[in-house]
Amino acid sequence: MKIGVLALQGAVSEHLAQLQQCGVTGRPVKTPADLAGLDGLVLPGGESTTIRKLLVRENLLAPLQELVKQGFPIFGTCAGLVLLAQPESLNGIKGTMIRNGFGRQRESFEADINVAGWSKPFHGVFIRAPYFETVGDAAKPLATLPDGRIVAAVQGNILVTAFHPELTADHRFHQYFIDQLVKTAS
Ligand SMILES: NC(=O)CC[C@H](N)C(=O)O
Repeated sequence: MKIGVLALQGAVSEHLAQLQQCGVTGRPVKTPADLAGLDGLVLPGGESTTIRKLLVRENLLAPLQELVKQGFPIFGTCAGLVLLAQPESLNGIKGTMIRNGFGRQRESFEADINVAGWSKPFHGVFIRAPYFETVGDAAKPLATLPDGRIVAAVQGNILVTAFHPELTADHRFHQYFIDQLVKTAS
């Protein structure tokens, strides 16, 4: 199994390390040719407007839009969630998404969050994070803050978290992506 990590900006090596923890070799993706032979793709955090510009410049936006249409497994964290939720970007998950949704005072914070079906909470690291107010009928919220903001969700083969699992030692989200999305798709 090969999983790519979009390597235009953001915490690329941390995602590669998490995949390694799951026993999977990751490959940095910088060009359309790097997508060949992959079974799944991770979109790291960073700044979604910058990543989008780089995707256009590197001729990666159209190939990624095509992969989304084909139901290819993609896991987006933070800015990756933003790109997957924007209809004009990757259009991979429907919902009302609020960018930088926690405002200035809570630009960055950490919170233990409960994930549907998991016995132990997951430590969420939020950095200028987005959230979903609501998700579409085809999407399923996986984690919701006590105030109702949706911070992890899945729609078909698209998994998104508003927080950064790659910045913790806990690789359960990467494992979930591999077991529930990548393995069932390939
Ligand atoms: N840590 C992050 O990925 C921040 C995301 C950023 N605020 C955006 O909207 O793109």
